[in-house]
Amino acid sequence: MRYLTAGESHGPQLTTIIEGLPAGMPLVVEDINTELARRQKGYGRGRRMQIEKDQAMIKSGVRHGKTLGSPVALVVENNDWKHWTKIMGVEPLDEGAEEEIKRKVTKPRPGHADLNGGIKYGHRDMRNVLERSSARETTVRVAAGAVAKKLLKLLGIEIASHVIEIGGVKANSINFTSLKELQEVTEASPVRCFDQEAAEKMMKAIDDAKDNGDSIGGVVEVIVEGMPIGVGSYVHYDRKIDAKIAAAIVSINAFKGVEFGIGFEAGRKFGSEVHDEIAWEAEKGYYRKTNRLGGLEGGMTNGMPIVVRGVMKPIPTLYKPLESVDIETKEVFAASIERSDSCAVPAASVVAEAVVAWEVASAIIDHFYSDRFDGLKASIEEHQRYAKEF
Ligand SMILES: Cc1cc2nc3c(=O)[nH]c(=O)nc-3n(C[C@H](O)[C@H](O)[C@H](O)COP(=O)(O)O)c2cc1C
Ligand SMILES: C=C(O[C@@H]1CC(C(=O)O)=C[C@@H](OP(=O)(O)O)[C@H]1O)C(=O)O
Repeated sequence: MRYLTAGESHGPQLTTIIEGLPAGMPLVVEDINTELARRQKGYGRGRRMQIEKDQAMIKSGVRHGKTLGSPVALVVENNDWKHWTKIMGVEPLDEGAEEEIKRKVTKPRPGHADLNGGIKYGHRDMRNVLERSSARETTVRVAAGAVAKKLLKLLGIEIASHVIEIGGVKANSINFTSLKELQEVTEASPVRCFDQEAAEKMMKAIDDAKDNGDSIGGVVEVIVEGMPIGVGSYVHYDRKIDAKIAAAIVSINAFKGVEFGIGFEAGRKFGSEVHDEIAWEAEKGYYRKTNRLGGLEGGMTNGMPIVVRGVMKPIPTLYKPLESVDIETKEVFAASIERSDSCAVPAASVVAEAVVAWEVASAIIDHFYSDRFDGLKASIEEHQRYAKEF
């Protein structure tokens, strides 16, 4: 499967085209809108989220509630567009109008894409960079992820995400008994954290950062349960599923690192404390007694839950000014801004869930017969039977 996205943050709409879905898979627009609404929630976001009410439109590839096997095009319109039609219009500007539109961006923000993107494409109005580097684009990545999530759900594979750290405040009691419980508790938490005590402290940390004109980041965790064994590859680097998931996490705006299972802790322990012992039972088939490696060995799934974490740096746009250089005057200035999020870690955990769902669903489509949805389901069930007896 593959997908592309298009759209500027303050342009008319965001678009994604998804290709490679099996035909005959049930899909309705509510499957996507539920996920879009989850991404919009979350403590610490700026005023833009009050303007937008993200709703997808399915423009192709679905008929009477089922996929056709042809590309699925999804569109999400930007409500904010109506305030930006002059600044973001596609028609050439009338003479003198450039002066009139006084929103030219010549002051690059440290930590954002402005300066590097400006130099790369020759954009001396760095609005041309920020419009596309904005995490507004994650709206349609979540839309594509929602389609992947629907596919996984229909195949008995569940995925959930939660926030485990914000601004140095760590969640302690993350002993959930099932993914369902984790989902229910985190959906009700404004910071998408399972540990209610930590959640209060996280909100306070966000408030404090905001009051100081600053921003904070954090760590999110995604868990996938029910994966068949052997999805991915040990044969070639570009089919390794851990590598694909890692790339997907780090492709999210402001994500700077990724770890699986016990993660970087593995480098501080003995092999006997890291590797998961193998066991077999007639009912379960093969399983691991522990899951310190997060469900992945040799670039493939091992049937245990996939556990992946990503770290998000603090938001770059700050009310508290950091020094930068105006590209027109070359003078040093202290950046000032109109609006920004002070923390987007809760929203980003929904994005992380979406991109992981996409990678896992893609790997399944690559691995099994996938022209028809019923054929895909049967092929996975047959594989599960085979792996149990192996
Ligand atoms: C959900 C979400 C919301 C974000 N909101 C903002 C924001 O309001 N202001 C900002 O400067 N950066 C925001 N970012 C981060 C920037 O998009 C990101 O730092 C920028 O694209 C530069 O890319 P890099 O940090 O990956 O190097 C957000 C990121 C995510 C995932
Ligand atoms: C629009 C979204 O996030 C935006 C991501 C973003 C950035 O620089 O990444 C900057 C802000 O945009 P604006 O300047 O329009 O307020 C955020 O609101 C969204 O998540 O849907």
